[in-house]
Amino acid sequence: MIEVEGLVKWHGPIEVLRGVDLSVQKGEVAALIGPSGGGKSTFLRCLNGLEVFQGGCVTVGDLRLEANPRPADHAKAARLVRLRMGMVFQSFNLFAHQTVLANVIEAPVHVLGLCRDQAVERARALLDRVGMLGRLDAYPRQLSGGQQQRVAIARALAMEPQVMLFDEPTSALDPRMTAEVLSVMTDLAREGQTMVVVTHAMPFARKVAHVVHVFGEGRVIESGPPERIFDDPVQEATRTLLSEVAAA
Ligand SMILES: Nc1ncnc2c1ncn2[C@@H]1O[C@H](COP(=O)(O)OP(=O)(O)OP(=O)(O)O)[C@@H](O)[C@H]1O
Repeated sequence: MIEVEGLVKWHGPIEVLRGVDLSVQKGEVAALIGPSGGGKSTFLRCLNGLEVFQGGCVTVGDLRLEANPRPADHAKAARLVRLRMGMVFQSFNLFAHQTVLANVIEAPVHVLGLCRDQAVERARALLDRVGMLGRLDAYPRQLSGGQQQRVAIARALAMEPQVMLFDEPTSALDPRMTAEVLSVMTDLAREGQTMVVVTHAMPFARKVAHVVHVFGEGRVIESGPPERIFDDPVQEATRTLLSEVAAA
């Protein structure tokens, strides 16, 4: 479903991604782990065209993002890719001046052209699924971080994406709210949603991911099923990462 070949990304003078190859199959949950600054978030942003890159390519089904695109070509390709990918950020990014319901129906109405009634029906079903049906008229500032993140997940799902990207969705949350959000994500994974998750939540990666990719210094240094990565890592850098996480 997603094929990334030789992805190279520079931020000014820093080569943040140094030739990343990675593929994600339909229905797969891929966890991206690694030390801070290893390039995981940048990688995710290249996948859905939020960042342009200088080498390699990203293929999503029959769509392709190329290196060094002309701005107009990139805008067109990224718009199409983003229709297939929902993204959930660490900082929720809800529209502050809109209610929960308005947040979730915004894109289906204005981007997909759904009529309001259809969009509301879809939004209610999704908000029910994430346990937020009782807060349709609340504004983001009236919600906890965990509640906001669950609304953000419903908002992304409302576009019926083929792939969901999560960029450290629980790192701004306390343990109770983290558990609420991870439970929603676990249900999604069990329902067969294709997901790429940047996370520091190792128990979640171990329990839910099908494949774990370990990032380090702009490369994927090791990939494999969670049991292998967590119990028998091949790379010294992976062992160091896991022992640092365990000690934290
Ligand atoms: N917009 C930007 N401009 C300049 N440098 C950037 C930008 N975004 C990221 N970087 C740099 O790119 C490198 C990789 O950052 P990135 O956020 O992708 O890493 P990460 O693995 O997701 O880290 P973390 O786990 O801390 O979020 C870092 O050195 C960071 O400072």
